[in-house]
Amino acid sequence: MLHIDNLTKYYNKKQIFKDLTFSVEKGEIIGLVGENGAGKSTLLSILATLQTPSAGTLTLNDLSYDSDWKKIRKQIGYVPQEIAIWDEFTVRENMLFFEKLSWVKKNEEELRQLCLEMKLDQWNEPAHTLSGGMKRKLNMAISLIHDPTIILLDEPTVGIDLKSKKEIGSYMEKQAKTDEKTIIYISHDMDEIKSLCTRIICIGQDSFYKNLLQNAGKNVLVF
Ligand SMILES: Nc1ncnc2c1ncn2[C@@H]1O[C@H](COP(=O)(O)OP(=O)(O)OP(=O)(O)O)[C@@H](O)[C@H]1O
Repeated sequence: MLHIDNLTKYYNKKQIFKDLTFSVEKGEIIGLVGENGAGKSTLLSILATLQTPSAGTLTLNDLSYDSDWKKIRKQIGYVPQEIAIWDEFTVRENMLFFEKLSWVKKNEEELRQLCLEMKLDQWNEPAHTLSGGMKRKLNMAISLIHDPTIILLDEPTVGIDLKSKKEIGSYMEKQAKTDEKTIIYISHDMDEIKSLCTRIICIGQDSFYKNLLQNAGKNVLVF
């Protein structure tokens, strides 16, 4: 489904990563781990078509990132670390606003169900009154309005309580298992990574994460 071949990224002359080669199949949950500054967010934003690599090729469902990026973008749901919602709008108004920008149309009930599946039920509450965890859920729900086939999440569960973490985790599992979505997500929470991921990609020089996860019997690709 997603093929990454010899992907290399430099910022100016600084090499961030080199020759990443791996493939990801439908329905997989891939964890992206590594020390701070290893290049995880950079990789995710390249996969989201928001940055270009310095070398290497990428294809999604046989579409090339070089020539078909507009079509590829329609298949991608990207949730950056920063929460991007309208604070003064209610959850409902946020969902209706972003639905207007979406190429897949959904009615109000479908949008509400999307939030409820994530256990976000404050439909008529202004976003600024939501907890950090609920804001993250809203951020995620917005990025899924257009029914992406691949979901890229940059630390979706950072700084939120265990209950919300579990709810987001269950939602991700459902998306992968039932709806055959592919999920690639960054986390520093190794318990969560161990329990959710089918495979793990570890980037950076530090072997701490690699050893920890391999000792736990996980399938780890190291770059
Ligand atoms: N736009 C940019 N221009 C120059 N250097 C950048 C840019 N964005 C990121 N970097 C550098 O690239 C390296 C990788 O950054 P990145 O944010 O991808 O790492 P990360 O693994 O996601 O880190 P963290 O775990 O801290 O979020 C860092 O050294 C960072 O300073």
